[in-house]
Amino acid sequence: MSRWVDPAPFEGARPRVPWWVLVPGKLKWLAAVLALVWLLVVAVVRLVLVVVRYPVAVSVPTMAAWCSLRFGPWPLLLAVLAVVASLVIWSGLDRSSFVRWVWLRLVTEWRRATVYVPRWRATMRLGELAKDSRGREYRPRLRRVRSDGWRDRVRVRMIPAQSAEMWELRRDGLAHSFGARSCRVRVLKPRLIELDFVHRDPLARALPVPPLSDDVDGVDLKRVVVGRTEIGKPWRLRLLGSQVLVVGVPGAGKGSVLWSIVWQLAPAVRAGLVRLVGVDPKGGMELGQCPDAFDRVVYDNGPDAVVLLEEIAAEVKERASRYRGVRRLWARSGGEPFTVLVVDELADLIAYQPDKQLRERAAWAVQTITSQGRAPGYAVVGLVQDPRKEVVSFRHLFTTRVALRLDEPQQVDMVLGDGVRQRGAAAHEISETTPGVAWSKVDGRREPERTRAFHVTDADLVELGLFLTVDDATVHPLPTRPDPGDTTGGAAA
Ligand SMILES: Nc1ncnc2c1ncn2[C@@H]1O[C@H](COP(=O)(O)OP(=O)(O)OP(=O)(O)O)[C@@H](O)[C@H]1O
Repeated sequence: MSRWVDPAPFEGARPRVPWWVLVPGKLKWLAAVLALVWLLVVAVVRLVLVVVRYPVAVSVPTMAAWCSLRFGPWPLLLAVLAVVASLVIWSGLDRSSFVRWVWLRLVTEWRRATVYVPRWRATMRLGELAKDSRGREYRPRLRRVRSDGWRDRVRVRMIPAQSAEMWELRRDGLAHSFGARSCRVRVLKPRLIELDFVHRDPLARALPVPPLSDDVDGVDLKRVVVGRTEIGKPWRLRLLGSQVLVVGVPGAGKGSVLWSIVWQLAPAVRAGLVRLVGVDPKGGMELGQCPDAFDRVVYDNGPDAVVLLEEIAAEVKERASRYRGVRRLWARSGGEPFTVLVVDELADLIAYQPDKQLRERAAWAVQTITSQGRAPGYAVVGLVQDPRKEVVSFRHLFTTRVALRLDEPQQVDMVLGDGVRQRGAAAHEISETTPGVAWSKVDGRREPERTRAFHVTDADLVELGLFLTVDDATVHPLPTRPDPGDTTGGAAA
C-alpha cells in the first residue's frame, strides 16, 4: 500500500541574500547613479575647499607641471627666474606688502606642512583631546592656519562634548608640542576655537612717546593713541563717550597709560579745549609728577577730594540738563571744554576711606560722573591696583577696561568681565619685564586687544610740563641765513 510519508524537515542554514538583491532592477540603477553623483559632488566640494584654503600650494605646482608637460623644462625655468627676480624687486621696493602677501603666506604653508599636519594626530591623542567611542575615533579637526611671523593662528573644530576649558588646561603641552613659547585659546564661535601659538612677543620692547605736537586739530577724543597693539596698529582709547578703567598690580605700568593719555591730549589742554582734573590719594606720587597738566588736582582721599568730585558731578548734571533736547553728545563747537577726571587710586576713595559718609559721597559722585558724563563731555580715567568687590561693582560703568599685569586669573575676569579671558586675555600671564603691556576690552567689541602703552619717562614729563606752561616751549626757529646784500649781517632779523 502506498502511503504518504512526510519528508524530514530541512536542517541546513537558509541562504541569506543581501536586501538590495530583492530591490527591483530599475531602482538599483537609479540608486547607483545617485550614489555616484553624491560622491562626485563631495569630491568637487573638497577639491574647491583645498584650492580656496591653499591657493598658492595648489596653483603653483599645478601650473608648473602643466607648463613643463606642454612646453618642456626651459620656459618653466625662465618663468621661475622671472618670478624670483620680481619678488626680489618687490621686496626691495615695498617690504611690508611683500612680507604680508608673499613671505607670511609661504611661512604659513611651510609651518602647516612641517609642524601642524605631521604632529596633529599624535598630539591630539597623547594630549587626550581625541576620544574613542564604539570603535570610532573623534579627533579635533585642524582647520585654517595663518602665520603672522611672531605667532601662528590655528583654527580647530572641536569634537562634540568638548569645551575651550579642556584646551586651556593643555595650553602648555600644546605649546611644547608645536614648538611655540606659549599658546592662547580663543573661542570664535560654538565648536570653533583658535589657538595662538606665540613664538615671540612683538611688544617686548618699550615704545618711546611720539614727539609732542602743536596740532590741536590732530587730537581726536574718540581715538586717543596711547601705544601700540600687538598686531602693530595704534592703540586707540576712546574718551569722548566712554569711561576708562585701568587696573594693574603695583609696577604694572598704570602710570604709563595715564601719562600717554595726557601726552596726547596736551595740545588740546594747552588750547583750553580739554580740561584735566585729578585726584591722587597717594599724596601726589603720580599726578604730582606733572601738576601743570591739571586745571585742578587734590592729593588725598579726604573731604577735599570728595568735594571736588561732587563739584564735577554737579557740573555734569547742570550741563546735561542744558544739553537735553539740544545736542546728544559734546562737540567742540559748543565752546565748553571737554573734561577728563583722572583718579589715580579709585579704591582709596570708594573702598579704603575709613569714613563711611565720605566713602558713600565719593561713590555717589563717581557713579554720577561715569553714568551721566558721556553726553555732556566728561570722561573718567580711573586707575586701580586691587580689583576688589567694591571697585568691581563699578566696572559696568566703564565702557573701556584695561587690565595690565594682574596676579590671578579670577582678577582678570573681575576686570574684563566673564568670558574675556577665555578669548585669550591672559592678563595674569603678562611678564614683569614688560610693564605697560595690557589687555584692553571695549564694550560692544567682542575681541580683547593686547597692547602696550608708550613709555613716558621722567624727562618726558619735564618736557610735557614745559610744553603746557611755556608758550614757545617747542618752537625754536633757526636763525635766518644773512642776505648777501644785507650789510647789517642780518642782525635786525
Ligand atoms: N609702557 C612702559 N614701557 C616701559 N616701561 C614702563 C612702561 N610703563 C611703566 N614702565 C616702567 O615700569 C615701572 C613701574 O611703572 P609705574 O610706576 O607706571 O607702574 P604703576 O602701575 O603706576 O605702579 P604703582 O601702582 O606703584 O604706581 C617704572 O620703572 C616704569 O619706568
